[in-house]
Amino acid sequence: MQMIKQLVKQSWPLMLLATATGIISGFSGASLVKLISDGVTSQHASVVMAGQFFALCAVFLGTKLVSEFVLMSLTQEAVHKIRLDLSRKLIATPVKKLQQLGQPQLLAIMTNDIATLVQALQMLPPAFGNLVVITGCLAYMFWLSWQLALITTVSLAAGLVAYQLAERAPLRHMFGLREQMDVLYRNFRGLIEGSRELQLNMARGKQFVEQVIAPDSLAFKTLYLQTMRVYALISNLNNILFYLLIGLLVFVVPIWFKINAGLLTTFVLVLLFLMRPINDLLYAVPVIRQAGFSAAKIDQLDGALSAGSIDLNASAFKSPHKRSLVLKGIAHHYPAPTEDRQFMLGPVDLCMEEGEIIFIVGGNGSGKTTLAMLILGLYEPETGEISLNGQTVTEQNIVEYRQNFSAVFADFHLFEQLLEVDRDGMSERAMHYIQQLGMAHKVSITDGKFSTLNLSTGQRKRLALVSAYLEDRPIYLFDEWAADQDPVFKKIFYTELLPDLKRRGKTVLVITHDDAYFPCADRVVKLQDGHLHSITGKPQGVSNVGADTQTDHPHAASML
Ligand SMILES: Nc1ncnc2c1ncn2[C@@H]1O[C@H](COP(=O)(O)OP(=O)(O)OP(=O)(O)O)[C@@H](O)[C@H]1O
Repeated sequence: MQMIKQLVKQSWPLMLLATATGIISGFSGASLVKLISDGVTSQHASVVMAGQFFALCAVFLGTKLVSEFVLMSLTQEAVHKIRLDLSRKLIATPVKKLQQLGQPQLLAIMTNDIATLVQALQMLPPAFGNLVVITGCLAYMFWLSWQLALITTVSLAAGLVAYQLAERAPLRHMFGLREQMDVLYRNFRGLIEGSRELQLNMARGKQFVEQVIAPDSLAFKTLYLQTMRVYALISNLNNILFYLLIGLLVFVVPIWFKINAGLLTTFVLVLLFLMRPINDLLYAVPVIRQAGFSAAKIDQLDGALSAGSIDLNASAFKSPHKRSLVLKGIAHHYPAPTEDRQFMLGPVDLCMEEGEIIFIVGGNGSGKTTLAMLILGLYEPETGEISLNGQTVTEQNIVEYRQNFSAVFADFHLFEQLLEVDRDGMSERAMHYIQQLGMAHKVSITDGKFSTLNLSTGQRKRLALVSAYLEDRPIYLFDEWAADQDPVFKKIFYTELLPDLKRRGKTVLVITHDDAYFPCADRVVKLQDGHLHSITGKPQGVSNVGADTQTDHPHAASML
């Protein structure tokens, strides 16, 4: 895996330390076996031997621990780096691309695959230690008797080749297992997100569990058993191979050669000692294989995501003149091969100025949100261009361009943490806005976080508005913000918040269906089937707007 290779390259002194201590521990393990067999076979075990034995135990323990600790921190560092790297890349990847990759797949990789990789990486240090012990023991065996050691090595090698051949079939299933995991994640997402609907209609819930989840889960189980049964079988056959090898050495080989009984005992002792490290290694193989597929998925995602830096050129798009945001002939379509007619937005021409409030209106599916995504720079137009303060938006400056906006989407996400809480009394300002939006009895700011997010949708949307306000960006976009608000806050939003933003020179785009408040806009832009059909200027009589709603809110006159 690319990132792990890179880490090994960067941390080679530590790798060297881990390898050296691993090798020492392996040889001290093998020497322990030698000492034990010497002690067992010699008539007079000496005090020196006892001293050597305890000293070797200490060296074995110490070096094994150092080797495993170092490898453990290296592998965990690798995982930590992968997590951060993927997270950084995720926020730098175009939203469209993320939508194509799909939320369940992204979640499966960020959680399941990384966890599988962690599990395998945790096995690597002991696996490496075992490998060294096995090598040390084999070297000791060659030192004792090259003939017996050769028989042992050839038998072990034959076992290894047989293992690899037998492993081919389950290895093929392993790939299917990983793919099936994506299907399960998609189902679980439906189950969790649709839990209310499923509970209301138990027939549908039963159908979802029995006819969607059950067959997919069963397919996973069948494939898993097919795969792991073969692994269990070949691991146990390899175990038996060990006993067969011992039987060969004890009962068959002495028929051909004359072997010293002490030598044979030592060999058998070493072989019995080797059983555990070899078994552990075999047990680690399927986990490491699974991790191979997970690593491939992580690599695949890593390749699909954009390399991105979070450092921005703060001066980009700054201009001493009045702000202007211009859309010139921008168009966008969604590839939807299954639909009768593809939706096409545009070409759209629109010019927005500093201190201007523009309402974007239109029926469901007319393209309002799509247009908003284009304006925000979250979708890239297929044709036409966008310019801000006379500077054209390009692939190179689109990240800086986005930093001019603050948005509350219709399906907004409310972050618990506030940004830069300690800057310029941010916390106090946040509390001020919370109070003004009638939320002070419910929420406070603790340790730079909202004290609770367990609120109604409308209340959480008010907090999302507080976050947007604190960002203090030049251009604001609200997608159906007022839709979940009661009449009092609806009125405050249109008649006080928006004018306040306007006064502060912000450009404000509001996607809305509230025709009673259309007069609050400087311009109303109407979208119909992806086309801008009518643009109206500010109607007269703005001051009477929202007269249908009585405001008794105590702060209504002193908003923000
Ligand atoms: N991710 C997508 N993939 C394919 N088609 C999409 C996608 N998102 C939206 N569409 C299509 O684009 C059209 C415009 O959608 P959009 O969300 O922009 O409409 P809208 O005016 O915001 O609607 P609403 O008022 O219901 O929110 C719709 O016909 C929809 O089918």
